[in-house]
Amino acid sequence: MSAEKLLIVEDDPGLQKQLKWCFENYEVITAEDRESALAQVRRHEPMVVLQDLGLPPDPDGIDEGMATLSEILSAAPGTKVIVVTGNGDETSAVKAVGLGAYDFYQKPVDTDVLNLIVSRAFHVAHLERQNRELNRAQQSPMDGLITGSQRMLKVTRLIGKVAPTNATVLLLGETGTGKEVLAQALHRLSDRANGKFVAINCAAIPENLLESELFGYERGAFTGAHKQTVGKVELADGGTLFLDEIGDMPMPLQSKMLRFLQERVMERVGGRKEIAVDARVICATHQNLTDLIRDNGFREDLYYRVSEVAVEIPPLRDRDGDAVLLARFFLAKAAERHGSQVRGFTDKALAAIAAHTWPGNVRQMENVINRAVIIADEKLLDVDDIGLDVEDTGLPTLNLRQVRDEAERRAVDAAMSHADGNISKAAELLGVSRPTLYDLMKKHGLSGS
Ligand SMILES: Nc1ncnc2c1ncn2[C@@H]1O[C@H](COP(=O)(O)OP(=O)(O)OP(=O)(O)O)[C@@H](O)[C@H]1O
Repeated sequence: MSAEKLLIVEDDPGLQKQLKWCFENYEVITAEDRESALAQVRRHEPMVVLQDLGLPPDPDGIDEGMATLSEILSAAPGTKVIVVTGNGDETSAVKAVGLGAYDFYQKPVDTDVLNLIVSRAFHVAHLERQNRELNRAQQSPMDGLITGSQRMLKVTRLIGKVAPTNATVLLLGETGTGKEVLAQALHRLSDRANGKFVAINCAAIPENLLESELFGYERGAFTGAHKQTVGKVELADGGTLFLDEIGDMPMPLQSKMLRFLQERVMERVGGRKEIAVDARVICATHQNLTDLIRDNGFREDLYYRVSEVAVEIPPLRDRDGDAVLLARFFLAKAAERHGSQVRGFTDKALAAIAAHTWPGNVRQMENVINRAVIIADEKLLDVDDIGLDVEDTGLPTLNLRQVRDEAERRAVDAAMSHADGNISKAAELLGVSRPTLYDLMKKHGLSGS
């Protein structure tokens, strides 16, 4: 597996070699002066840097070393830089820490101690990164919904808008895209939040049982109906009824549901009394209801009733940056749940996650990462652990322009989400002017709202 990257900035070739041996558990990158150090930081983005303070052209002073430290930290502020100073030179060490160095170490080198400091620095860097990711996730407009993609944020804004109304909402999206998560969010954001959220999956219940599950039954309504039983619709009184996979509802039941939606009354199976129920209805399906209507599998009038507001949920592969964001989120969650030492992904694994098409969407991702965390032997999950083949991802077939274009689109999308749609802020984050950002958004078909 590819290991964590450690950059060693040291101008003495002998010491550089010795340090390289001492850190063979890491992927060691080396540099011998300020310029090469910065080039390596930009290229490899190491989490930890071990840097000599005496660098050419000032190998006996500290000025060049301090300048290198400052520039590394301004290029990559999250980097943990450990400075190595001459024996007894505590003043310089303290000055370096004041400038933002993570820690210092005095020569001569004791490889065991240095290994310990470096390993602790990686640990802290990982924790900080995880923390940043989770903070970002928690800023998500809806609890339990992790996203940074513009398309999903648009969906969440729409959900926020329709939540306080009583409109019947139809959530459309592939399996595992988070339809139920969004339905729950809609309920929580509505005036019915104190009422119940009652979910029923129309595809999971045998046709002959679905009616009594939904509407309940009176005693003696059918063989085995020993006592009066309340159905899901009645249970949702004062709250929200979530009808998942509405496309799988049998035709006769569709008529009964239509009546309920029109008149807000229902009868239990075997009952004659009309019961008024005040439930807000949210439906979801992965099917194309228009096709079903054409094939006489779904009532057109019911379709119009349930789709007062229809919300299309994009599949995971169309949510820029979300695959990696979710993978890190599920890794942290699974590691905590299973008390695992796993703390991140290799670069290759992240590239494979980003490029995979995830046909089972977020649910598939959660399962894959959970399983990988359970079986992993190393601290970083690699492509083999997550069972994704880099060859399958399409990565090698991309040409450089495509890769650059894709990276540019992701950066613009990420900056826009980070800036909450504020163009000036996003332009500043990207280091471009507002007109340039407008051009980039136009080029990549990203909208500013
Ligand atoms: N954006 C998200 N952030 C975090 N977890 C999510 C997100 N979207 C979905 N999940 C999780 O993924 C799993 C599947 O989500 P959910 O059940 O809402 O999908 P669904 O579209 O209703 O699936 P289906 O069509 O199969 O019923 C759940 O465990 C859910 O908590």
